[in-house]
Amino acid sequence: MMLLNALNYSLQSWFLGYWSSQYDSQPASSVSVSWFLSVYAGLLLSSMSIYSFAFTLWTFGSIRASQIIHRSFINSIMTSTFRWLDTTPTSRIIIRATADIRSIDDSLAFGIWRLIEASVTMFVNLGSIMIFAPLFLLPGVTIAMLAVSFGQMYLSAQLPLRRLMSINKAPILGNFAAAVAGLVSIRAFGAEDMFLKESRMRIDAWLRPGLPSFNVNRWIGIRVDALAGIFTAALGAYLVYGDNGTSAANTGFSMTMAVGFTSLTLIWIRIYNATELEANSLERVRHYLVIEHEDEAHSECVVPPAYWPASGALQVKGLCARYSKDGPEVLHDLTFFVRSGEHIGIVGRTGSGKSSLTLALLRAIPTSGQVLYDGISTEKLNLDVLRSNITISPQVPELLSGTLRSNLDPFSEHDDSRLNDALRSAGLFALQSQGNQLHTQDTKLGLDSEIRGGGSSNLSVGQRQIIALARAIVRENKLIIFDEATSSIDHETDSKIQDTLRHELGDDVTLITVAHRLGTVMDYDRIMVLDEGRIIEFDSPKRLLEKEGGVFRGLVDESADRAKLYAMVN
Ligand SMILES: Nc1ncnc2c1ncn2[C@@H]1O[C@H](COP(=O)(O)OP(=O)(O)OP(=O)(O)O)[C@@H](O)[C@H]1O
Repeated sequence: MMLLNALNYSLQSWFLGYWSSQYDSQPASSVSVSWFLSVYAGLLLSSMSIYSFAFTLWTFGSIRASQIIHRSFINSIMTSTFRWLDTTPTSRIIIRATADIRSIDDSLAFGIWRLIEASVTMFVNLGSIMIFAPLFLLPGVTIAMLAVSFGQMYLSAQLPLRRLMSINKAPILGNFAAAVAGLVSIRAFGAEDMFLKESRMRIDAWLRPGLPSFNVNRWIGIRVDALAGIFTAALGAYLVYGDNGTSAANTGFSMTMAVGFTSLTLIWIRIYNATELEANSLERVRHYLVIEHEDEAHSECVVPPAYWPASGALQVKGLCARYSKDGPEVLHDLTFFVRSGEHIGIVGRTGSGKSSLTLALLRAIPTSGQVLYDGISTEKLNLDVLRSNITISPQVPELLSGTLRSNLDPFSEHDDSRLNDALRSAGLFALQSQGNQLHTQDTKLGLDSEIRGGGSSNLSVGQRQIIALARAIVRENKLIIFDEATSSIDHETDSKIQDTLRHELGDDVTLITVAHRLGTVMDYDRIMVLDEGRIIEFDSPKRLLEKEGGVFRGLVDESADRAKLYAMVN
């Protein structure tokens, strides 16, 4: 359609010349103005229709393409491994999802349109010149080749400059985001100047390639304009003074085409350059499509029966885990069995693999060995199914910005009374009625309370843990993994949470608690002691305390609450 349109445009110019030449050969009164005007209007109308139709088609096509690219990009990020998310700066993902996606949506799609349009028009213009001045094929091609070689030099300088500008943008945002997140610490330590200086340095690095980029533009502008001037002047001289019998109308037509051709040369190089730069965005987004993904994140694999899981029994055989496929093993050959409804405490020194074990059960890190949850091997289970049937509450639970209701029940599956029951069971109302408002700015937390900044802006860690606990109760999963928060949670809240865990969970709900305070798990059914990724003890607290030289007994003996801990067991 663009070719048709360019031909039509060329025909219009020629037709005007043809019309005017009629007055040379016949009296003005015998030239039918209305006929010429109608034909010319017809040409204009068809040109407008073709262009509009083509542009509409292009616009809808590019929107569709953008949607597909955006969807693939978001899917890819959402199904990437935890490891990839850990090691990729968030600011980089944000730049991809905003600036790069915007380029693809807008500038790239439009750039490709303009590039095709300019290329086709130049091709038709040159072809039109050749009809009346075939001799000019050679100089035309020579000039085009010269312009292309200038263009290549220009691009090899301009592309890295623009790329530098684009690469240097993410660090500015990264520094800014870090500064905003750490504002309190920056002020407390009087480090404003340091951050300001760093920020200015990063802004300078971003802007520095700007001037050379502008100069490189001038460089190509002068050269291509000079070439265009030489070509048009030579063609004009040839048509006017050369002995070639071309009529005035056709000379005018050729000159119009020549001016069109040469003025497009520089524009073409600029569009090409801009489009290639925008295409970098596509390239960058494409890189994020081929990142590490979680195994069978999308596949249907094994679909368990509807009643599954009917119990919280967990059988683990030879479980090994590592954080990346080629990284060192952090869990070695763990084998154990947990009966449905048992409460298991996991203890061990820092770095012993407690959190890694919880991640391995959710298949959040690469594992080998077998984990049977209510008799079904989780290895081949669809990840969504597996994870929606296990509740994990990390040390600092993640909440979503929105209402408390949307956090407890993101898919609106339960009514308010159920949600309020869960909050009551989790101990929130009891705490509040004791006048313990913790750090909330609202008077009391309820289902409609606003959670800001993922909870970090207006909730204490204790409150977030209670909400996470209520969420676990709402989900009614048979396996709950609870990573106990350490010093950030007060004793009163902690004992409330432990109380709930003891009494509110059903008899068939298995609870695995990663304990940092031994007191938390002293009345649990069994304690697993981990050391360097291996189980070294796994028994009831009573028996572990009786074991001479036992590691758990050693931990209890080292503790300041020793007497209290012994009393709890006895
Ligand atoms: N994101 C990670 N990438 C690579 N290795 C990790 C990562 N997180 C933990 N590890 C390694 O895994 C091993 C076990 O760590 P893990 O976090 O499971 O210990 P932990 O017992 O939970 O410690 P803590 O009590 O401090 O939370 C450690 O050797 C640690 O270096």
